[in-house]
Amino acid sequence: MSEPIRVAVLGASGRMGTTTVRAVQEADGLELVAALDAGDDLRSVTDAGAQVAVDFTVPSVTEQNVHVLVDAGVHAVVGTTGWDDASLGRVHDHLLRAPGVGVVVAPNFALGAVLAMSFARQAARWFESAEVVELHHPDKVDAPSGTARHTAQGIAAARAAAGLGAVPDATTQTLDGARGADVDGVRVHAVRLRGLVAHEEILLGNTGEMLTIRHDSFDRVSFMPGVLLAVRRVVDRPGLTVGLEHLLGLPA
Ligand SMILES: NC(=O)C1=CN([C@@H]2O[C@H](COP(=O)(O)OP(=O)(O)OC[C@H]3O[C@@H](n4cnc5c(N)ncnc54)[C@H](O)[C@@H]3O)[C@@H](O)[C@H]2O)C=CC1
Ligand SMILES: O=C(O)C1=N[C@H](C(=O)O)C[C@H](O)C1
Repeated sequence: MSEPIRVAVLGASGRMGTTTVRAVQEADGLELVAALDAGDDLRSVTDAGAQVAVDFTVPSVTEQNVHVLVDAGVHAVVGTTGWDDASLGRVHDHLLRAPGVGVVVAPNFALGAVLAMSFARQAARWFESAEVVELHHPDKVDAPSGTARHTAQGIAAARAAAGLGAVPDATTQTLDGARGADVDGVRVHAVRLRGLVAHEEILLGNTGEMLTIRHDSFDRVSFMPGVLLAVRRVVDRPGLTVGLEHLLGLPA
Protein backbone atom coordinates (compact mmCIF):
# COMPACT_ATOMS: atom_id res chain seq x y z
CA MET A 1 0.00 0.00 0.00
CA SER A 2 1.40 3.43 -1.02
CA GLU A 3 2.03 6.15 1.51
CA PRO A 4 -0.91 8.58 2.06
CA ILE A 5 -0.71 12.06 0.51
CA ARG A 6 0.10 14.52 3.29
CA VAL A 7 -2.35 17.45 3.21
CA ALA A 8 -2.46 20.89 4.87
CA VAL A 9 -5.59 23.05 4.96
CA LEU A 10 -5.37 26.86 4.95
CA GLY A 11 -8.43 28.68 6.25
CA ALA A 12 -9.12 25.63 8.40
CA SER A 13 -11.51 27.42 10.79
CA GLY A 14 -13.72 28.79 8.05
CA ARG A 15 -16.92 27.42 6.51
CA MET A 16 -15.08 25.62 3.73
CA GLY A 17 -11.94 24.94 5.76
CA THR A 18 -13.76 23.02 8.47
CA THR A 19 -15.59 20.99 5.84
CA THR A 20 -12.33 20.26 4.04
CA VAL A 21 -10.52 19.23 7.25
CA ARG A 22 -13.23 16.70 7.96
CA ALA A 23 -13.25 15.41 4.38
CA VAL A 24 -9.47 14.93 4.33
CA GLN A 25 -9.53 13.18 7.71
CA GLU A 26 -12.16 10.75 6.42
CA ALA A 27 -10.58 10.18 3.00
CA ASP A 28 -8.66 7.00 2.16
CA GLY A 29 -5.09 7.67 1.04
CA LEU A 30 -4.94 11.18 2.51
CA GLU A 31 -3.44 12.35 5.82
CA LEU A 32 -4.18 15.74 7.39
CA VAL A 33 -0.84 17.04 8.67
CA ALA A 34 -1.58 20.74 9.23
CA ALA A 35 -4.61 23.00 9.70
CA LEU A 36 -3.88 26.72 9.58
CA ASP A 37 -5.95 29.84 9.90
CA ALA A 38 -5.33 33.62 10.03
CA GLY A 39 -2.10 34.51 11.83
CA ASP A 40 -0.57 31.05 11.54
CA ASP A 41 2.91 30.75 10.00
CA LEU A 42 2.85 29.10 6.58
CA ARG A 43 6.19 27.47 7.43
CA SER A 44 4.27 24.99 9.56
CA VAL A 45 2.98 23.55 6.26
CA THR A 46 6.48 22.46 5.24
CA ASP A 47 7.48 21.67 8.84
CA ALA A 48 4.63 19.15 8.85
CA GLY A 49 5.85 17.65 5.57
CA ALA A 50 2.71 18.55 3.61
CA GLN A 51 2.80 17.63 -0.07
CA VAL A 52 -0.45 19.44 -0.92
CA ALA A 53 -2.04 22.51 0.66
CA VAL A 54 -5.73 23.29 0.17
CA ASP A 55 -6.49 27.02 0.32
CA PHE A 56 -9.96 28.17 1.36
CA THR A 57 -8.97 31.54 2.85
CA VAL A 58 -9.95 34.99 1.57
CA PRO A 59 -9.41 36.71 -1.79
CA SER A 60 -6.98 39.23 -0.31
CA VAL A 61 -4.40 36.63 0.75
CA THR A 62 -4.79 33.59 -1.48
CA GLU A 63 -2.35 34.60 -4.23
CA GLN A 64 0.42 35.31 -1.74
CA ASN A 65 -0.25 32.00 -0.04
CA VAL A 66 0.16 30.22 -3.38
CA HIS A 67 3.47 31.92 -4.14
CA VAL A 68 4.85 30.90 -0.74
CA LEU A 69 3.67 27.31 -1.30
CA VAL A 70 5.18 27.14 -4.79
CA ASP A 71 8.50 28.46 -3.47
CA ALA A 72 8.40 25.69 -0.83
CA GLY A 73 7.65 23.03 -3.48
CA VAL A 74 4.18 22.35 -2.05
CA HIS A 75 1.38 21.64 -4.53
CA ALA A 76 -1.72 23.80 -4.08
CA VAL A 77 -5.44 23.17 -4.51
CA VAL A 78 -7.09 26.57 -4.40
CA GLY A 79 -10.81 27.17 -3.96
CA THR A 80 -10.55 30.74 -2.73
CA THR A 81 -12.01 33.15 -5.28
CA GLY A 82 -11.03 36.65 -6.39
CA TRP A 83 -8.60 35.52 -9.10
CA ASP A 84 -8.25 37.39 -12.39
CA ASP A 85 -6.10 37.02 -15.51
CA ALA A 86 -3.26 39.04 -13.97
CA SER A 87 -3.00 37.07 -10.72
CA LEU A 88 -3.36 33.76 -12.53
CA GLY A 89 -0.68 34.90 -14.94
CA ARG A 90 1.72 35.60 -12.07
CA VAL A 91 1.19 32.11 -10.67
CA HIS A 92 1.61 30.58 -14.14
CA ASP A 93 4.91 32.41 -14.60
CA HIS A 94 6.10 31.45 -11.10
CA LEU A 95 5.42 27.79 -11.84
CA LEU A 96 7.70 27.99 -14.88
CA ARG A 97 10.49 28.46 -12.32
CA ALA A 98 9.24 25.62 -10.09
CA PRO A 99 9.35 22.48 -12.22
CA GLY A 100 7.23 19.62 -10.87
CA VAL A 101 4.96 21.79 -8.71
CA GLY A 102 1.23 21.82 -9.53
CA VAL A 103 -1.46 24.37 -8.70
CA VAL A 104 -5.16 23.77 -9.33
CA VAL A 105 -7.40 26.84 -9.01
CA ALA A 106 -11.12 26.12 -9.29
CA PRO A 107 -13.91 28.65 -8.65
CA ASN A 108 -16.24 25.76 -7.92
CA PHE A 109 -15.43 22.17 -6.96
CA ALA A 110 -19.04 20.91 -7.02
CA LEU A 111 -19.53 18.43 -9.87
CA GLY A 112 -22.95 19.83 -10.73
CA ALA A 113 -21.64 23.38 -10.92
CA VAL A 114 -18.78 22.34 -13.20
CA LEU A 115 -21.23 20.48 -15.43
CA ALA A 116 -23.58 23.49 -15.48
CA MET A 117 -20.73 25.71 -16.64
CA SER A 118 -19.83 23.15 -19.31
CA PHE A 119 -23.44 22.94 -20.52
CA ALA A 120 -23.58 26.74 -20.66
CA ARG A 121 -20.46 26.87 -22.84
CA GLN A 122 -22.00 24.24 -25.13
CA ALA A 123 -25.39 26.00 -25.40
CA ALA A 124 -24.26 29.63 -25.55
CA ARG A 125 -23.64 29.76 -29.31
CA TRP A 126 -27.31 28.94 -30.02
CA PHE A 127 -28.84 31.86 -28.12
CA GLU A 128 -29.12 35.59 -28.79
CA SER A 129 -29.11 36.51 -25.08
CA ALA A 130 -27.23 35.17 -22.07
CA GLU A 131 -27.18 36.33 -18.44
CA VAL A 132 -25.97 34.76 -15.19
CA VAL A 133 -27.59 35.01 -11.73
CA GLU A 134 -25.58 33.82 -8.72
CA LEU A 135 -27.24 33.45 -5.32
CA HIS A 136 -25.33 33.03 -2.03
CA HIS A 137 -25.44 33.38 1.74
CA PRO A 138 -25.03 37.01 2.93
CA ASP A 139 -21.70 36.26 4.69
CA LYS A 140 -19.91 35.89 1.33
CA VAL A 141 -17.20 38.55 1.07
CA ASP A 142 -17.02 38.91 -2.70
CA ALA A 143 -19.38 39.58 -5.61
CA PRO A 144 -19.85 38.44 -8.21
CA SER A 145 -18.92 34.88 -7.34
CA GLY A 146 -15.87 33.31 -8.91
CA THR A 147 -18.20 30.72 -10.39
CA ALA A 148 -20.35 33.36 -12.07
CA ARG A 149 -17.26 35.09 -13.47
CA HIS A 150 -15.92 31.77 -14.81
CA THR A 151 -19.35 30.95 -16.24
CA ALA A 152 -19.71 34.31 -17.95
CA GLN A 153 -16.18 34.16 -19.33
CA GLY A 154 -16.90 30.72 -20.78
CA ILE A 155 -20.15 31.92 -22.35
CA ALA A 156 -18.43 34.96 -23.83
CA ALA A 157 -15.62 32.85 -25.28
CA ALA A 158 -18.10 30.41 -26.84
CA ARG A 159 -20.10 33.28 -28.34
CA ALA A 160 -16.97 34.86 -29.77
CA ALA A 161 -15.79 31.54 -31.23
CA ALA A 162 -19.19 31.19 -32.93
CA GLY A 163 -18.96 34.70 -34.35
CA LEU A 164 -21.85 36.07 -32.28
CA GLY A 165 -21.90 39.78 -31.58
CA ALA A 166 -22.96 41.62 -28.45
CA VAL A 167 -26.08 40.45 -26.63
CA PRO A 168 -29.07 42.75 -27.31
CA ASP A 169 -29.58 45.38 -24.63
CA ALA A 170 -31.24 48.73 -25.32
CA THR A 171 -31.56 49.53 -21.63
CA THR A 172 -30.25 52.74 -20.07
CA GLN A 173 -29.46 52.22 -16.38
CA THR A 174 -31.13 54.98 -14.33
CA LEU A 175 -29.53 53.53 -11.20
CA ASP A 176 -25.94 52.20 -11.11
CA GLY A 177 -25.89 48.44 -10.88
CA ALA A 178 -29.40 47.92 -12.19
CA ARG A 179 -28.14 45.72 -15.05
CA GLY A 180 -25.64 43.89 -12.85
CA ALA A 181 -21.91 43.47 -13.54
CA ASP A 182 -20.50 43.19 -17.05
CA VAL A 183 -18.17 40.17 -17.44
CA ASP A 184 -16.84 40.08 -21.01
CA GLY A 185 -20.18 41.41 -22.28
CA VAL A 186 -22.30 38.96 -20.23
CA ARG A 187 -24.37 40.48 -17.43
CA VAL A 188 -23.91 38.87 -14.00
CA HIS A 189 -26.31 39.46 -11.08
CA ALA A 190 -25.61 38.65 -7.43
CA VAL A 191 -28.28 37.80 -4.84
CA ARG A 192 -27.39 37.59 -1.13
CA LEU A 193 -30.04 35.93 1.06
CA ARG A 194 -30.07 34.32 4.51
CA GLY A 195 -30.88 30.65 4.08
CA LEU A 196 -28.93 30.16 0.86
CA VAL A 197 -25.58 28.38 0.46
CA ALA A 198 -24.43 28.56 -3.21
CA HIS A 199 -26.63 28.62 -6.31
CA GLU A 200 -26.40 29.73 -9.92
CA GLU A 201 -28.82 30.17 -12.80
CA ILE A 202 -27.67 30.61 -16.37
CA LEU A 203 -30.38 32.18 -18.56
CA LEU A 204 -30.17 31.76 -22.34
CA GLY A 205 -32.82 33.40 -24.49
CA ASN A 206 -34.18 33.42 -28.03
CA THR A 207 -37.42 34.73 -29.42
CA GLY A 208 -40.17 32.55 -27.95
CA GLU A 209 -37.97 30.46 -25.62
CA MET A 210 -35.55 30.48 -22.68
CA LEU A 211 -33.17 27.76 -21.54
CA THR A 212 -32.38 27.83 -17.78
CA ILE A 213 -29.43 25.88 -16.44
CA ARG A 214 -29.47 25.84 -12.63
CA HIS A 215 -27.16 24.40 -10.00
CA ASP A 216 -27.74 24.36 -6.24
CA SER A 217 -25.27 23.54 -3.48
CA PHE A 218 -27.39 22.99 -0.36
CA ASP A 219 -24.44 21.83 1.78
CA ARG A 220 -20.71 22.47 1.52
CA VAL A 221 -20.07 18.74 1.39
CA SER A 222 -21.08 19.09 -2.28
CA PHE A 223 -17.66 20.61 -2.97
CA MET A 224 -15.66 17.85 -1.31
CA PRO A 225 -15.50 15.16 -4.02
CA GLY A 226 -14.00 17.73 -6.35
CA VAL A 227 -11.55 18.98 -3.72
CA LEU A 228 -10.37 15.46 -2.94
CA LEU A 229 -10.05 14.65 -6.66
CA ALA A 230 -7.87 17.72 -7.14
CA VAL A 231 -5.71 16.82 -4.13
CA ARG A 232 -5.12 13.34 -5.53
CA ARG A 233 -4.37 14.61 -9.05
CA VAL A 234 -2.30 17.74 -8.41
CA VAL A 235 0.74 15.78 -7.19
CA ASP A 236 1.17 14.44 -10.73
CA ARG A 237 -0.03 17.57 -12.56
CA PRO A 238 2.73 20.19 -12.71
CA GLY A 239 1.88 23.72 -13.81
CA LEU A 240 -1.31 25.74 -13.46
CA THR A 241 -4.77 24.23 -13.99
CA VAL A 242 -7.73 26.62 -13.87
CA GLY A 243 -11.11 24.92 -13.52
CA LEU A 244 -12.08 21.42 -12.37
CA GLU A 245 -13.37 20.67 -15.90
CA HIS A 246 -9.80 19.90 -16.89
CA LEU A 247 -9.66 17.07 -14.33
CA LEU A 248 -13.05 15.69 -15.39
CA GLY A 249 -12.28 15.35 -19.08
CA LEU A 250 -14.97 17.93 -19.91
CA PRO A 251 -14.48 20.18 -22.94
CA ALA A 252 -12.70 23.36 -21.83
N1 LIG B 1 -14.03 26.75 -5.15
C1 LIG B 1 -15.10 26.35 -4.47
O1 LIG B 1 -15.69 25.28 -4.74
C2 LIG B 1 -15.58 27.19 -3.34
C3 LIG B 1 -14.92 28.37 -3.06
N2 LIG B 1 -15.30 29.13 -1.99
C4 LIG B 1 -14.45 30.30 -1.73
O2 LIG B 1 -13.59 29.97 -0.65
C5 LIG B 1 -13.28 31.13 0.11
C6 LIG B 1 -13.60 30.88 1.57
O3 LIG B 1 -14.99 30.74 1.69
P1 LIG B 1 -15.58 30.46 3.16
O4 LIG B 1 -14.96 29.24 3.74
O5 LIG B 1 -17.06 30.54 3.06
O6 LIG B 1 -15.06 31.75 3.95
P2 LIG B 1 -14.80 31.91 5.52
O7 LIG B 1 -14.70 33.36 5.76
O8 LIG B 1 -15.78 31.07 6.29
O9 LIG B 1 -13.35 31.22 5.75
C7 LIG B 1 -12.16 31.85 5.42
C8 LIG B 1 -11.14 31.47 6.49
O10 LIG B 1 -9.85 31.92 6.08
C9 LIG B 1 -9.20 32.43 7.23
N3 LIG B 1 -8.08 33.28 6.83
C10 LIG B 1 -8.09 34.60 6.53
N4 LIG B 1 -6.84 35.01 6.23
C11 LIG B 1 -6.05 33.90 6.30
C12 LIG B 1 -4.66 33.65 6.10
N5 LIG B 1 -3.82 34.64 5.77
N6 LIG B 1 -4.18 32.39 6.26
C13 LIG B 1 -5.02 31.39 6.64
N7 LIG B 1 -6.34 31.57 6.86
C14 LIG B 1 -6.84 32.82 6.69
C15 LIG B 1 -10.30 33.14 7.99
O11 LIG B 1 -9.92 33.38 9.33
C16 LIG B 1 -11.43 32.13 7.84
O12 LIG B 1 -11.40 31.15 8.87
C17 LIG B 1 -14.08 32.27 -0.54
O13 LIG B 1 -13.24 32.93 -1.45
C18 LIG B 1 -15.17 31.54 -1.30
O14 LIG B 1 -15.63 32.26 -2.43
C19 LIG B 1 -16.34 28.78 -1.16
C20 LIG B 1 -17.04 27.63 -1.41
C21 LIG B 1 -16.71 26.74 -2.52
O1 LIG C 1 -18.43 31.94 -1.09
C1 LIG C 1 -19.07 30.88 -1.35
O2 LIG C 1 -19.88 30.30 -0.56
C2 LIG C 1 -18.81 30.27 -2.67
N1 LIG C 1 -17.89 30.79 -3.41
C3 LIG C 1 -17.45 30.27 -4.66
C4 LIG C 1 -17.61 31.32 -5.74
O3 LIG C 1 -17.39 32.53 -5.41
O4 LIG C 1 -17.90 30.94 -6.89
C5 LIG C 1 -18.04 28.92 -5.00
C6 LIG C 1 -19.44 28.73 -4.53
O5 LIG C 1 -20.29 29.52 -5.32
C7 LIG C 1 -19.59 29.06 -3.07
